[in-house]
Amino acid sequence: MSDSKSGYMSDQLSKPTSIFGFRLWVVVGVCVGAAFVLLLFFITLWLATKRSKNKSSNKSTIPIVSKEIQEVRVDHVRTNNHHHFDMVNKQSRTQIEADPFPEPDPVPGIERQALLPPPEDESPIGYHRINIEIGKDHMISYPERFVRSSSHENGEARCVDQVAMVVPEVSHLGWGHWYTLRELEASTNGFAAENVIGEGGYGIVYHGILEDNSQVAVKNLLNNRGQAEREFKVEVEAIGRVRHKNLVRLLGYCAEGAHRMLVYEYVNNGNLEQWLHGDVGPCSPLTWEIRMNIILGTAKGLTYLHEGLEPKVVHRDVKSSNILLDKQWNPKVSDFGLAKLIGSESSYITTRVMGTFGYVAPEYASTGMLNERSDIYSFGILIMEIITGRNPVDYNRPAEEVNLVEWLKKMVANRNAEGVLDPKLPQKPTSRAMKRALLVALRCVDPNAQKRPKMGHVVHMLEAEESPFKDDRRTAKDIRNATGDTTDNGLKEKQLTESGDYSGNGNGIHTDETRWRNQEEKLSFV
Ligand SMILES: Nc1ncnc2c1ncn2[C@@H]1O[C@H](COP(=O)(O)OP(=O)(O)OP(=O)(O)O)[C@@H](O)[C@H]1O
Repeated sequence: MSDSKSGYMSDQLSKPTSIFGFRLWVVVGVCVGAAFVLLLFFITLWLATKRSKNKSSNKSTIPIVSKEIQEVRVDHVRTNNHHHFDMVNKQSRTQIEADPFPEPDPVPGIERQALLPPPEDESPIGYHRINIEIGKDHMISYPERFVRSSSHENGEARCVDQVAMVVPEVSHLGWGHWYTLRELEASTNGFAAENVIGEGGYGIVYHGILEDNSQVAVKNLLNNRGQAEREFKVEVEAIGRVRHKNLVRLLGYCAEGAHRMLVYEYVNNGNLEQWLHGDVGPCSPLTWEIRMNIILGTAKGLTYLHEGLEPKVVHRDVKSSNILLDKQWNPKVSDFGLAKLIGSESSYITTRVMGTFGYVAPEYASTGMLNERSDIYSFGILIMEIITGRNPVDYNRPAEEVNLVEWLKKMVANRNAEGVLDPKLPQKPTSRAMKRALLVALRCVDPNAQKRPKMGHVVHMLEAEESPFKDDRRTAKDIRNATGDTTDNGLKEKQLTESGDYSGNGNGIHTDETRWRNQEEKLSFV
């Protein structure tokens, strides 16, 4: 019976059909195969749409930063209540390694959520501790608080960790505010294009208004093959604790995931480069007095970096676009991204010369030898730029005028010092004032780095009124006031010598007096 049934089936399947005379089993086989392929196709299509939907819902308004910047370590700490949370929180400020519940180091770059196994005890509040190495000897740490919400589905308890809020904390460095990404995003309208105030080699700068209505400048560091991370570390270390009225103050920072941002006080009147070389019409608003005030303020800021801190800070990129101005034309030196911390009396040899074309000291460019005297050279170029309104290197000028230093030296040698003045100056200065400024500039760009005056001495020379020597025997307090130092810096302040020379070495004000007097006399013949 079954034999006859199967014989009947195979007869039927072997019958030719009307489709090209194919047998029925061939047609059925092809149909089943086609249905299977179609099914596979639809499944792939569905998966692809689901993925792209996920991607677009995750899209943030923050500019993409490469994941090359990674957290160094994330510890998972469990705590039972707010009180405990605060306690551990305080503890971590002073004693980072005292982690009561240490976890093995995770693989860097793994998503934070994935680093957190479901806890055995169901405490409602916990935090992730994130440690980031800053420089050689420092580590900053901050806790990120999260709330666990439990959902019960099909009788099974599932634990979902949600980062509910990020609690800013004073860092291990003991200064500054740890801003959350959300906070900075809100302050800059989601990092809107309209909020962009500048763009440098290391990132975009946004104007932001914080919740308390204070204005800030937020520099979102791009990750340029590790350069952004280096800049972040250097900048945080170098100026984190520095307070000076002529230095742009770093208020805090944000380091969340791969994002690195620096938050500065906002300086509201653009940068010096814009005012010197921008379109200001035939008459510049920068009078001679304003220009001298900018030079003096900048010199005071640099003096503080070179001579008031230990280790000293060499800026490495002194130039007009790094001098920010407020509405009263007070200068503030910014952009310490290239700064180098150097122990006193020492130099640093670098294989990568950094800085800006036209401002870099010859010995630094040719040998990589870096100390504060390279900043002094750049400062001399800056004075020349301010007096003349010319760029340090300008290929739009005749060949003999392309290089500002060479041209200016030639003009002075040809007794045409007045010819170097910016034609946009509303009023010419007195001959004596002009010569003094020129002399300081020329001394700062001395090809022999050892002959350049120290920054504190430059301040002294610029401040001297009728006689540059009438007030040489100033006290340490006077110098401190003169440089506008409002103290409260974290780096150790140096002891000042009685003469007011920060350096305390033989190259002080008194030994230089005669040289300065002679030079000024020489210049008076020009
Ligand atoms: N604190 C601030 N307040 C107001 N404007 C700022 C502030 N910091 C920077 N800016 C503006 O953003 C611009 C870019 O600054 P940034 O320091 O990133 O680059 P830069 O110095 O111009 O270039 P680079 O870093 O490549 O040498 C500045 O020239 C300035 O106009």
